[in-house]
Amino acid sequence: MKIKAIRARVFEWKGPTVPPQGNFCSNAMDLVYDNQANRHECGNDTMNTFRFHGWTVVEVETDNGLVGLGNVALAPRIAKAIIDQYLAPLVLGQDPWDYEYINQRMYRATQAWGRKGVGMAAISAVDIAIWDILGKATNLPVFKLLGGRTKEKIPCYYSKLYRTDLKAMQEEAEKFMKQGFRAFKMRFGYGPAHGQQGVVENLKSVEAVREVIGYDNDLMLECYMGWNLEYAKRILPKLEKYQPRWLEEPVIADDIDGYAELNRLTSIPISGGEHEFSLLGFKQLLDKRAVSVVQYDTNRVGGITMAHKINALCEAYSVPVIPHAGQMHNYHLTMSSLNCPMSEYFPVHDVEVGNELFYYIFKGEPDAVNGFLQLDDKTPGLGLSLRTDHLHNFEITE
Ligand SMILES: O=C(O)C(=O)C[C@@H](O)CO
Ligand SMILES: [Mg+2]
Repeated sequence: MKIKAIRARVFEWKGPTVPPQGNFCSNAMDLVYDNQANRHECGNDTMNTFRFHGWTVVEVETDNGLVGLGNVALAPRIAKAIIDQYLAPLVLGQDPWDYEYINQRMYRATQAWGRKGVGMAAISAVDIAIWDILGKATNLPVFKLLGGRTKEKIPCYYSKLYRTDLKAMQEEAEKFMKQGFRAFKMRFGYGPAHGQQGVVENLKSVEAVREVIGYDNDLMLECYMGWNLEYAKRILPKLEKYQPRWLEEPVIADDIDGYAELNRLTSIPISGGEHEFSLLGFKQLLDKRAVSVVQYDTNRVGGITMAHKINALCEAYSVPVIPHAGQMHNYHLTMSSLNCPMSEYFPVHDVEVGNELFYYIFKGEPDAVNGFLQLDDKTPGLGLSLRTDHLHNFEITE
C-alpha cells in the first residue's frame, strides 16, 4: 500500500457565533491588555487570539483507495501551507504502515523551525490521517491497533463553564449534573491584571460552582496561561479548601520551572501540556515534575504515533494522561491506555471559542451518556466522516 495523495483544506466558520463576554476566560493576553487603557484594541475580548474558528482537514489517500482523515486547529492556514509545501513531498509514495519512519521524516525535516507549535500540529494532522488509514486497512478501530480496549467505557468530564455571571454558571453546572456528569472544568475570568478584586471574583466563581456540584463531584480549574507565578502563589493556598482535582495552565507553557515550583507548592495538582509538543517536550515536563496531569492534544503533539509514545513515558513516571479537548483523535489514545483515566468533553453548543467546531465538521463523535463515552469495536479507523449539513457556514480553502 502506498500514499498517493494528500489534500489539506481549511474550513473557516462564517456562521453565527456567540459574542464573547468580557473576562470569560483568563488567558495569556490578559497581561498585555490592562483593564482600562487598551482593551478596546481587542474589542474587550482578550481571548480573541485564542479562537479556533478555522480547522485544517487533511485527507491522505492510498493507491488502493483508502482515505484517512486528519485535523489541526492551530493556525490552520499556516498548517495547510506546511503540509502542502514541506510535509506532502516527504510522505507521498510511502507505505502508511511505515508510520514511525514517516513521522520521523516529518519531525526531523522540520527541526529547524517546526519542533513546537504549528509545525508539530501540521505533522499531527498527517499522522492522524495515516492511523485512520491503518484502521480502515485492517477493519479495526484505531484503539485496537494501539493496545485495545482498557475500559468498558471512557469516563469524561464536562468542560465549559466559562466565566459568565455566577447564576448562569450555577445553572449550567446544574443542567449537566442532571445529564449525569460527575466531573466539571470551569474557567477563571481574572488574573494579575485585575488585582485583589479579581482574586475575590475568582474565588467567588469556584465557591458558586462547588455550591452546586458539591464535594462528591470532581472540579477542575482552568487558567489558560492567564496568571503568573507570583499571582498563582498568592491565590493557590486560598483555593485548596475547594479541593480541585487540578489547576490547569496557571502560567505560560515555556515557564516550566514556574510549573514545577507550583506543583511542589500546594496539594493542588498542576496540569498542562496542551501547549507542549513532541516526546522530548514532555520528557522535560516530567523530569522537572512540572505537571501532575499531562494534557497533550493528539492533533498538536505530533499525532497518534507521538502521543502513543508519550502515553508510555507518562506511565513510566506514574503521571496520568487526560488529553486536551476530547475529540476522536484523543479518545482512541485514552481507550488504549490504562494510564489515561478519563477524557475531556466539550458539549455540542453554538459556536463560541471554536473547540466545539469539531462537531460541525466531523460526523462520528460519540455523545456523552451519563458522563461516559463509548467507542465501537467494529468501526474501523477513527470512526469519523465529513459532515455536509453545515458546509454552508464554512468558507473552504482548497
Ligand atoms: O479545554 C481546554 O483545556 C482549553 O484549554 C480550551 C481553551 O479554549 C480554554 O478554555
Ligand atoms: Mg486547557
